[in-house]
Amino acid sequence: MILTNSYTRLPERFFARSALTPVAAPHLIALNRPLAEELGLDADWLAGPEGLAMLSGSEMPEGTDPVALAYAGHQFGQFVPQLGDGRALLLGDVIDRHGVRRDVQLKGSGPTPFSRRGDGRAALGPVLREYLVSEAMAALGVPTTRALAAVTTGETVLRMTALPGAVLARVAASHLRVGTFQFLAVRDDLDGLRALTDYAIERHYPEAREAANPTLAFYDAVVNAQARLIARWMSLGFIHGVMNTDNTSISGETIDYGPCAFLDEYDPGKVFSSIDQGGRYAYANQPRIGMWNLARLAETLLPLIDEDAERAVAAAQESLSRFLNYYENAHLAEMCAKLGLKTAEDGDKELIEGLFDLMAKSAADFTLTFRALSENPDSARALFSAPEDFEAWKARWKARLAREGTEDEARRAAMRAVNPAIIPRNHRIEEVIDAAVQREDFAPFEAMLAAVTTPYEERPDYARPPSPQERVWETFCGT
Ligand SMILES: Nc1ncnc2c1ncn2[C@@H]1O[C@H](COP(=O)(O)OP(=O)(O)OP(=O)(O)O)[C@@H](O)[C@H]1O
Ligand SMILES: [Mg+2]
Repeated sequence: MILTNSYTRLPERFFARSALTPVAAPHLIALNRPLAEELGLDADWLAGPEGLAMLSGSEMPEGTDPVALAYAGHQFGQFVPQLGDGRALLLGDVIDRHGVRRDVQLKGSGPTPFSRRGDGRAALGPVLREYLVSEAMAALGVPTTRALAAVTTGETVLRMTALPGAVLARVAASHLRVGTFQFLAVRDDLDGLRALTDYAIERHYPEAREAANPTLAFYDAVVNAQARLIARWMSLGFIHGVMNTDNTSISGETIDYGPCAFLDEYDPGKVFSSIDQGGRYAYANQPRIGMWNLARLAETLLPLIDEDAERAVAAAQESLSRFLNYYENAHLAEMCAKLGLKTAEDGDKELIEGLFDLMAKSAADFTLTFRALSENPDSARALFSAPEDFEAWKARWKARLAREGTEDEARRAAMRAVNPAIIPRNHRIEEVIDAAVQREDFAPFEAMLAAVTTPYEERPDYARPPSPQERVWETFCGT
């Protein structure tokens, strides 16, 4: 099996070739056969010895030309001019069954020229977390990188303690990040930026080529894609946790499931990540941070937007100012659908905010609230600390529903199709990781994967929020 690598057509300063680091005893713990099929890859080959050698980063099939990509990035607001794939290796790309080019990358496959002080490795826990959450997101219809396979290495990686090592094979629409553009901009590499922009347009937004100003049209398309992505996260209670510009993808996919988590009880200020001390990436801050990241992308594109600096800034600002519009429209549409409304009308925003206010006051479980409203609104009452306030809100909602006049059963079915019963709850992820790390027991991982990839089906065991003893307060990058 040979993967092509379209990045190697770009100037050499975008990437670095890197020696492979064979691992001691690779063992396949998960293979996503439906995804392999979608990509036109031979799943049986992937599961065999040559496949395993490739998936563990030990040995590549003849003709493969893997590279580590260069990028920079703002991490928690601080600019770092050189990051890059320090523990990832882009094996190459394939054209999938829909004619779309997709990247296949290993994460945790050993040091590269961009490793700085890191060991280039990943621990099993974060690999399982990324596998579960990215596949759950895909099943929930959220643009996301995918998990193709996970392999244990038979080696330990040293974090706080010695942990089993693993490698994730990840698939993405591309691995271009806002930070990829920043890497070139900070080096005043205008030719590089032009080549990169052309590549990104070609790959993700070909319609921008026809625009009067293709760079501006490209920028606007990224703004739109990110706004819609973040609206989707917000509608599910997803907290990315590390929305640095190097974790902001140009294609509009969710990338880097480091310290991510889903809300249990609704709290707009919620932060899980142990490294997010200031709450920069708290749940409710995500749209604002998305816009901030896109402003950083605009800065890199200015010289390509217009030779005249002032005109370039004005055009980019106008485009960026549309973010809020894109976001609010997408968010309103998502929330209306969650409440069983087919169209949005004046007053819906207040109706939605009214519900969130009550949820915040009661620390109501995000996922259960919407699922209960989809099934039997009376059962939602128990989630609220002031049932009479909920009843008052419900009366407003019912009056609004009556105006639309959809038949009740049809509306409930539509709501059940957008309000998941199952999200990958943090306490369950921790259980899965514990079983795998402590006992080499992967059965809980497999069971949870099956549950989170059929998120609209009732499964009380996975739907249940954590008890006070089970609650997980913090997630760790745990690189
Ligand atoms: N163990 C490690 N060894 C070397 N470099 C690392 C390691 N962990 C993280 N890095 C590097 O630190 C930077 C920031 O890491 P971050 O956690 O955002 O990315 P990541 O999780 O490794 O990968 P991705 O964004 O591709 O999902 C990246 O340049 C990354 O390659
Ligand atoms: Mg990252």
